[in-house]
Amino acid sequence: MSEPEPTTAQPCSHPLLSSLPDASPLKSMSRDQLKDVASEIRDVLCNLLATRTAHFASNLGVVELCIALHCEFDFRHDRLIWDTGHQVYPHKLVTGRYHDFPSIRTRGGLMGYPNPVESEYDLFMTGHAGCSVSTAVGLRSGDVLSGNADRRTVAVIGDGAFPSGIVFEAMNNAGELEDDLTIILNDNKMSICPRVGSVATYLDRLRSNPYYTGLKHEVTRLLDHVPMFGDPTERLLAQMKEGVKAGLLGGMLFEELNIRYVGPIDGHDIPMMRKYLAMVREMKGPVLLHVVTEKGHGYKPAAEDPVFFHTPPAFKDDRGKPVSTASSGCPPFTLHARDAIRRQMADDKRVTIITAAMCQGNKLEPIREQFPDRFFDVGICESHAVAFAAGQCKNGMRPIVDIYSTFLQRSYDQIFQEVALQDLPVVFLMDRAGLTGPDGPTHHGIFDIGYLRVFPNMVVMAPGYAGEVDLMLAKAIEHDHSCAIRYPKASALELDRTPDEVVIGKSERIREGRDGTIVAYGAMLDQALAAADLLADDLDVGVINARFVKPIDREMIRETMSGDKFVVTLEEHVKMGGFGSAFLEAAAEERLDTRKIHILALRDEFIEHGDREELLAEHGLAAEPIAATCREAANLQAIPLQ
Ligand SMILES: Cc1ncc(C[n+]2csc(CCOP(=O)(O)OP(=O)(O)O)c2C)c(N)n1
Ligand SMILES: CC(=O)[C@@H](O)[C@H](O)COP(=O)(O)O
Ligand SMILES: [Mg+2]
Repeated sequence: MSEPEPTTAQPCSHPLLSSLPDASPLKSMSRDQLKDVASEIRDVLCNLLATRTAHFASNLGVVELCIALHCEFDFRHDRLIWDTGHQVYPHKLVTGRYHDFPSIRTRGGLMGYPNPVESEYDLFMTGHAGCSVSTAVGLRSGDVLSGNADRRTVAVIGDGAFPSGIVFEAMNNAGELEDDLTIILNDNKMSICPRVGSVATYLDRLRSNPYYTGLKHEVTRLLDHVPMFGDPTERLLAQMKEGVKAGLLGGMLFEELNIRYVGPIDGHDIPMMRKYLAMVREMKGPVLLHVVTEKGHGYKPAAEDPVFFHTPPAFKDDRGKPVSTASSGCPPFTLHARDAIRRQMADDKRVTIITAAMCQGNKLEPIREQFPDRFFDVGICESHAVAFAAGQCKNGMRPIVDIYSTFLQRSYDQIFQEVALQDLPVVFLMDRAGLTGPDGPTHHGIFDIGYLRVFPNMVVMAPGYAGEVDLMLAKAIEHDHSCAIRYPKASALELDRTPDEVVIGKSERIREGRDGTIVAYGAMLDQALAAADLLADDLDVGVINARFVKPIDREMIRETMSGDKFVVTLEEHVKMGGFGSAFLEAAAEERLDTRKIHILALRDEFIEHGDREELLAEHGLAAEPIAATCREAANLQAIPLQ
């Protein structure tokens, strides 16, 4: 495959893609035309990356697979689920969304994941890994029950997502139901980082089997001459034959689960894939087709460094060398957290770090190098990560589960039973807690306060600025119960002050104020201070860095609500179950006048993708709307409360 021309600001013309109203014309295109479609798709992807950060290498890798699938099926009628959904760009480009494609991952534009609102070709809005096989098994079952058995069902799942526990739950069920189903395992040897675990090793073994290396035909031909029936020696030979054959054919794991295994095949050879897809389409019962692809295929820098090019910052192709055009600001919370983890691990041999395949996103690579024995990447297996941490705790270790807020949802029952109920001191570092921007509703981490603060003994906190991150993690490690620390995908505010000592359940006053107080939870401190500045000519507003939602600082609540002062609470979280809600509950229990409390939080809706600042402003969580709420609150206070 030739490399696309260096990217330019204006997309080149794409005669084939731009003429596709939907995927059906692909079926009648020649081999050469389909190859040209593949080149056009890669060109569009490269042009996109010159303008913004987006999922790149995964999409480059599935171009041919996507084209072949749409040639052999009609997914307006048949069913197609792309697991996770981050590799869905080629699919969008051939299913009538080429002209809208430049809007992808911007406010009001196409979503970076499947979205049924956009197209009948998308069935579920997804972004979390692992559920494709389950939903496909369910779709098939529903089609059989509702008299639509002529529909075909296909799930495409990457080798990174494949070891998720739920995939095995789905295969367990599929093997028993025996409904027709095609599972395509897209094996590119990569998750975001190189894939890990023994399933990965198993897939490596399958890749090296004689079939893929071209010997299979010869060996199975020879084996076919061994007789199946006859005397005991012959029977023994026959049994051996089956064993040898299974070993040679590979896929025994799947075959034993009653899922036919086919492959591995080259996922960049469109004619061959069409042949295999046509074959598995007609097979009865569940079938797994093992497809080998290269992540980043067709763009050399991405194929050579698929980790960086998973979601690279916008770059311009300068003779093949990507040049980041990303702007630099204050370091993000993630980096402060990484440095804090490193310090804790250096000081205390009990501290371990556990990631569920997000080493790169959490910037943990240097920790992986420095502490290989205490670094655990368990793969995309969040439930296991949490239960595994609980197990380590029982032996006196102090595990830190470093995880995105939205992915921790996958482990809810393990947080309940294995951690909270046992009262074990697992530390959760919840990155991406808040609005994650262009990833959108599947990735916003806006429910964690609500889902964690309900557990007895759990401490739930959030740093408001950079200087606190280290202190909070140290406190969490020292504490004998489970602690969760949340922070968003954002630069950490740098304050010119020595943070107060971190005391569990105590807030920190940052600014005095006579008229009212803004109580900010976590990174909202930034906006709180900006709003107080905006108000300086009219109102003297104090600012408190709440630090803890559980236990919440009741003394602070009594103090801020004394006299006729108003209180505005801020959080990057939904209102229900969040910080303001906890404040209100405590104030009510303290018999305080709760009419003086104004809660600013995210609305009760799934929030679209867009720029984080833009989304915060829309939800009243930027300096201007916060200041406006304070003015309104002050005016209300002027009217005597009945
Ligand atoms: C439950 C969950 N955990 C983590 C992630 C983050 N994540 C997105 S893509 C990805 C790697 C997926 O690897 P694979 O399925 O092999 O797809 P590839 O990118 O290699 O095509 C990870 C870890 C996620 N989306 N969902
Ligand atoms: C698809 C997916 O879940 C990840 O690739 C995610 O988009 C990464 O998010 P960050 O870019 O915030 O690490
Ligand atoms: Mg992969």
